[in-house]
Amino acid sequence: MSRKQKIDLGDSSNYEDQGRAVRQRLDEGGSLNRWTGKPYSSRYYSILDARTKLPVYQFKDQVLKSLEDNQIIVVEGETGSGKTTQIPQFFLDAGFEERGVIACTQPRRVAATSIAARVAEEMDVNLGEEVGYTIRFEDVSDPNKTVLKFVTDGMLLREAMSDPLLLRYSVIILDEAHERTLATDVLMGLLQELLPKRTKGSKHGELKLVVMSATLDAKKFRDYFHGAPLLKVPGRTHPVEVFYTAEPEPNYLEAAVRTTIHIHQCEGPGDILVFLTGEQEIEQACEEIREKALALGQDLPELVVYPLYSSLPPQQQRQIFKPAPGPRIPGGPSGRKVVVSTNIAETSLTIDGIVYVVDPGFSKQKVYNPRVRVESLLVSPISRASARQRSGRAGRTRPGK
Ligand SMILES: Nc1ncnc2c1ncn2[C@@H]1O[C@H](COP(=O)(O)OP(=O)(O)OP(=O)(O)O)[C@@H](O)[C@H]1O
Repeated sequence: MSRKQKIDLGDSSNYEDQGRAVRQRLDEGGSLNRWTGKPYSSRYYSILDARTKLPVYQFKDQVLKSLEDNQIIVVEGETGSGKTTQIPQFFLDAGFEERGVIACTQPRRVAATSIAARVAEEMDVNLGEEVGYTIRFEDVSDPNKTVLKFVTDGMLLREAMSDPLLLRYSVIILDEAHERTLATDVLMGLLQELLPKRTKGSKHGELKLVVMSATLDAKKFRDYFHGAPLLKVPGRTHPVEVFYTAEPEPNYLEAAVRTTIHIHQCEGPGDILVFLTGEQEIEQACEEIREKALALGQDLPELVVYPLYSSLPPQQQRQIFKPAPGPRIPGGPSGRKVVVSTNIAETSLTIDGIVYVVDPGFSKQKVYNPRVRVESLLVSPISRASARQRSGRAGRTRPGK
């Protein structure tokens, strides 16, 4: 199959059948990867099976038809529905890359890099070739080869300053728009002005825009873009049970550490993600969890603890994706990984193996005090939408709590 050849998925609305049909056709064609021309790996097929079961897969035709008919669409997808990893690939299946690069923005660096790595794996290509990412100080893409690029919203904004018509691109996907980061909001304003200059039949070709958001805010974006069609993608893949403390905890840091240790002692296998508000708190919690786990002795499986906050260097941030340690003795229970993070792990991230999420319900938020005209970061209770996003970090690759 040539690199540019499209895979025709036919009209069937049953995408599990379609997944099978795609594989069958690929097998008939000698199982050659559309991008590399090499045979697909067995890993590719096992991921393809999981991908076709994601809720968003049933909306593939609808998303493509809608984008073909409109310049702008808004997609409202529940957490874990598969919108970030799958929708950009739908556009590749439909051949949009022939008109220009497809860019998908992410508010956070760690999300841009990890999603690019995942999508490269799903497409069975090397990261930095057909699929790449650009974050501040790090560009892992090839100007001659990359067809799908994950970028932080800030980097795309910078690019828009030197190339105001974003001529390299055929589709811009603004993901996690509900987070309302400054860069995404400014990009939305820029794109609203830019899109009339890049319509169908215009000198530079059409630029399409897809705004993707979690539930709640999607209607606002539709109104902002003058009634662009809104597509709703329901459902997450696996169930997540939610438990609450009987009473509010006077010290949430101490309670989060205690709960983590309790899970380690009493619950079945699976990694733990704990949300706290900032670097100092996170380092303190990591230290306390390590000490307490050590004091429990060698009878329990090994516990490794990783911090995650935005000022950590990217290399250290990526440690959270390392698998949990193996058993202490051959045949014994596997070790467990704990990630203690700020809200940078709240959206977009899939950390394979996370089964338990501990959420005290606080984050640092920018608050403007008009009396003294100063903006400061204050520890404040999170919104219900954030709590939903946090619980959605479990239940992504298996049921969660
Ligand atoms: N690195 C990964 N390892 C294993 N599975 C993954 C990985 N990345 C994604 N997945 C699978 O794909 C599913 C969809 O991920 P995706 O990031 O596309 O969801 P989403 O709809 O954008 O959710 P959110 O808005 O919460 O980020 C996950 O729930 C998980 O099952």
